[in-house]
Amino acid sequence: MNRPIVALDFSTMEQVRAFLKHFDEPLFVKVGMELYLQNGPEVIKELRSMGHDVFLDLKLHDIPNTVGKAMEGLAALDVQMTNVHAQGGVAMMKRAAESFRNYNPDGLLIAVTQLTSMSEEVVREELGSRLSLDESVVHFAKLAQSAGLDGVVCSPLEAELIHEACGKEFITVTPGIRMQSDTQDDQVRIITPEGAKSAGCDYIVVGRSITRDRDPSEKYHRIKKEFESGDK
Ligand SMILES: O=C(O)c1cc(=O)[nH]c(=O)n1[C@@H]1O[C@H](COP(=O)(O)O)[C@@H](O)[C@H]1O
Repeated sequence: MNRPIVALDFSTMEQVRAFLKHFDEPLFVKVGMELYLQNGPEVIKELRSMGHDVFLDLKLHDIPNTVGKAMEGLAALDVQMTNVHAQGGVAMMKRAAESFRNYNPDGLLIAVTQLTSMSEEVVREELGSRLSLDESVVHFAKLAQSAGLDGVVCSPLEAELIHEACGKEFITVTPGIRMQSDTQDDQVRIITPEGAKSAGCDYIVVGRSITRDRDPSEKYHRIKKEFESGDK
């Protein structure tokens, strides 16, 4: 059973260190733009030296050559997982995969499909998609698979559809996790940890539900237990 991935959405390493003091076991943590862009690669080195596994979430999205070169630098950082935007297209994802695997053959490279903060209405009307949200998520998952990626980031609500379309080995990494008592914040497509497990999600990503709790370790273990108890 994969541990929940804890999103370290903080702006300083002091905040990260203070948060991690609540835990006495190595975690699988996610470093996103907020922390990485303000503190740089030292963040990854420090977290790795503390024994934590790292998902580096920078959602690269640019022309293939630029993403390929940028990925060479990221892959050398010894992270367990990183990502690109599937909307960058197959050529971009292939270049990213080539660079990533050269430096980090054991790591997981995944692609964001449609952000979990997006609704059907936004995807159709603002982004001008002729596909429904579900169809577009599956479409991007298939593109990512054809480019040789290991899986996708999606909402737990789409995990089953993706596994049907791409097979069980193709991993689903799912943010948008909330316990019944949590606030929804800016997430639109959400589900509980138990629901995520029942939907076949391989990894759940949890941020504010843990980081804003008065007892982050207790909340983390409650979420982990609930995820493990889902009926799949
Ligand atoms: O790539 C991601 O991790 C990601 C993709 C997505 O579609 N939705 C999404 O929420 N995320 C990230 O997952 C985390 C969710 O945080 P919380 O909403 O606080 O649990 C944030 O760090 C987001 O950047």
